[in-house]
Amino acid sequence: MTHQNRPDALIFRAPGTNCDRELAHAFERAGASPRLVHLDALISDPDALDRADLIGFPGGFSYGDDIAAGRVFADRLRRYLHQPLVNAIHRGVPIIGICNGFQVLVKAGLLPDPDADGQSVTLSHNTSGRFVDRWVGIEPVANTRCVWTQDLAQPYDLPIAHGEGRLALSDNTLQYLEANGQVALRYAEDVNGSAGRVAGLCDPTGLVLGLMPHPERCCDPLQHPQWSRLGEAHQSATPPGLTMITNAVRHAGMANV
Ligand SMILES: NC(=O)CC[C@H](N)C(=O)O
Repeated sequence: MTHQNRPDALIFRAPGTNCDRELAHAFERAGASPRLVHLDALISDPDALDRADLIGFPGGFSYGDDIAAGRVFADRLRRYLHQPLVNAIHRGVPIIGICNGFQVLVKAGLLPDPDADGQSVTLSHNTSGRFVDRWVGIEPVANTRCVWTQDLAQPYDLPIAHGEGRLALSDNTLQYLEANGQVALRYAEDVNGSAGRVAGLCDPTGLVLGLMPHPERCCDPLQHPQWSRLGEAHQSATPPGLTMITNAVRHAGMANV
């Protein structure tokens, strides 16, 4: 914990990360104290992870999306930081991977199950073959264990911006994840060819969330492109991105009392 009892939110940076400051702003707004740390610095001092109350993997084009989006970052995590990250989850630390961060978490084998061996799902090129950048409808999933998406019972909108967001996995794995409450959110329509229209997955503890939409870009009512038409109710409601991040910050705060 940092001063003033604001949970410490550690945000990973790497070459090509570009949503780290927006995520820091969102954590700040939700009551945490963010710090941006370069992957290389954490590789030389993995103990820095032990001081984190929350961990974020932001969006971007890490290592230029070379080989595949998130692949180089994920391989470095798997090789140098796997155990400290698994220890953090066992300590009850909420972790979020947004867009490129989601690609990193699945390719590092931290989602859908950090305690399983290797990678069981992937995120690949959108079926359209094109980068998609727009706001989309999201359907809440009633039985999810996800700590981050609790209290989001009504459909809501979030922005997406990705070229490699198609979740690919076997039918058996999808059925298992659905039954086990690990599907955290679903697109209202097919936007990228993802199996089961899945937009986000969590681990069996519900602490680790990976999602292609960007909650950190939906923490103020004015960020919604239709804000002026949606009226007073929209402007006085807590935006869904802020709800997600606040849920995790509260969880981290309670775990530290
Ligand atoms: N916004 C992002 O994080 C983009 C992720 C990745 N570079 C992609 O295009 O799929």
